[in-house]
Amino acid sequence: MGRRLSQHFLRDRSVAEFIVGLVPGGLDVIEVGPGTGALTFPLAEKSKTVYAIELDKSLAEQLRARAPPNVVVIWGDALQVEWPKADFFVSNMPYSITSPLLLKLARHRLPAVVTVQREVAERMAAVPGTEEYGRLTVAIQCMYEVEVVRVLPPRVFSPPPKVYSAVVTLRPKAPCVDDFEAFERFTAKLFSARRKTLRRLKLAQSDKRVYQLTVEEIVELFQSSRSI
Ligand SMILES: C[S@@+](CC[C@H](N)C(=O)[O-])C[C@H]1O[C@@H](n2cnc3c(N)ncnc32)[C@H](O)[C@@H]1O
Repeated sequence: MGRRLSQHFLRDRSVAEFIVGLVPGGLDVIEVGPGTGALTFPLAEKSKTVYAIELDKSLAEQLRARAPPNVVVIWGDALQVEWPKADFFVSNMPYSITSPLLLKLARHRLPAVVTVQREVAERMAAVPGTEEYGRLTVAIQCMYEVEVVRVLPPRVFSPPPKVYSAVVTLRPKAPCVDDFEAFERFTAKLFSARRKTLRRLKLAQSDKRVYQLTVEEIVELFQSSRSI
């Protein structure tokens, strides 16, 4: 159960304060996976409303009983439930669902502060031509300016996860395409052949390989694939 739900609770108050300090005050905020409320309580103090989406029923009930009135606890799977209208997104993400959760976040294009495995943070911020650069990078960088602001050692969580984590800020920018979902399908297919050249894939007369393409070059390929 603990593994599937990725339950690692923040036990270092100064880290919670650091993360919540990155969230502007007075907003409606979605928090995914509030757990025992390490972020929820300080967030509630500075926010208009916190919509806390928690899958673990008993944690959701305990939080509902203890939280101040501006916290709305939603018991459910953050991938399945419709997100309430909000201005900002915060999550110490359940690591078992990081990628689909980040993709759902990108579709909403909410400004965000997320804690993810360090390796995922590296993929989000990656540059073309590296091992880390891939479908997730392109989806996130299509929508956001990405900044890895702090690396967290396992000991700040209880129980400690096996990996280091990182706090990442996501600032929305003009989307790189109009139809993000079609773009996502295109990049998923493209990166399934990440080491192939464009010539080999019959996409262009170029020996550049998929993982070497910038986001702008991928957008150009996407647009020309749609105009055929
Ligand atoms: C890494 S813990 C973070 C807990 C808390 N925010 C903290 O920092 O101490 C992840 C939380 O997400 C919850 N969770 C796991 N899968 C979820 C899902 N699909 N939807 C919503 N919450 C989920 C877990 O029950 C757990 O409370």
